[in-house]
Amino acid sequence: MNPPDNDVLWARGLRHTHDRSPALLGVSLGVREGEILGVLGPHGAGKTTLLRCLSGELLPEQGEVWFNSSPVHTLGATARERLRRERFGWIDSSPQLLPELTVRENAALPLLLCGVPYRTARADAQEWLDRLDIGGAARKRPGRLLQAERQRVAIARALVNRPSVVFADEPTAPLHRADRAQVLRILTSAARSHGITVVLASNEPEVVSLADRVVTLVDGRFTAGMPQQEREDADSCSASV
Ligand SMILES: Nc1ncnc2c1ncn2[C@@H]1O[C@H](COP(=O)(O)OP(=O)(O)OP(=O)(O)O)[C@@H](O)[C@H]1O
Repeated sequence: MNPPDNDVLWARGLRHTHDRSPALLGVSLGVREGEILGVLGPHGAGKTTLLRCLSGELLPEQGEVWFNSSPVHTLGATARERLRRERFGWIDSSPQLLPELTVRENAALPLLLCGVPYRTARADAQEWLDRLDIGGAARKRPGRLLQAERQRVAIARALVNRPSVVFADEPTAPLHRADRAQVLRILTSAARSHGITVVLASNEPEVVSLADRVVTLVDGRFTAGMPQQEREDADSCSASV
């Protein structure tokens, strides 16, 4: 079966174990272009493993991942790394910013790694920082910012090269309730206005409530919220392995 044309990401029959502990047990899904997909599930459900497989960071033991109708699971490590650098953005629960660089240099990093000239990268990074309301801190070092401000810089960095897909893994986990709502609004509205697809994983229903669609992962399998066709595909994949 080939991926549908309108799915930017498509996965079928993903299975993976970490140190003999099963993390994914036959997961299939499609993500439409520009969609914000919430992946909800308790701790240990396999959310991070799923996002790592979808982004090409981790090769699943079984199953297929396709991006824009091209296979990711058959690419070598270098090609997958390039795909992640050029087409994907990643936001973690704790913003991993480089302390020696300024906020603006941190936000510009994905562009610099893709060979964009320094001045252009700096200007683009400043634009995103301004959009995310953190432009005034551009010359500061990350250590001088609050956690919620650092997370906004991480969002700017994830969006600066206009990726096709942003993977956000518990992006609000370390934040206070008020900061959470604000960071989520910023992320989703920036993605929507630029047509960027987001896969947003969390164990909290309120975090994924801004998504267009929510799938629920429990013990490495999807449960409620999964379209019938995908559930049938997952079942047939699970049954066949
Ligand atoms: N690098 C690893 N080594 C060993 N086991 C791992 C590793 N990564 C994940 N696991 C295990 O795989 C299962 C799924 O983990 P995963 O991190 O994907 O779930 P999660 O839903 O993201 O959980 P959380 O919400 O706690 O981050 C868990 O049982 C976890 O302990």
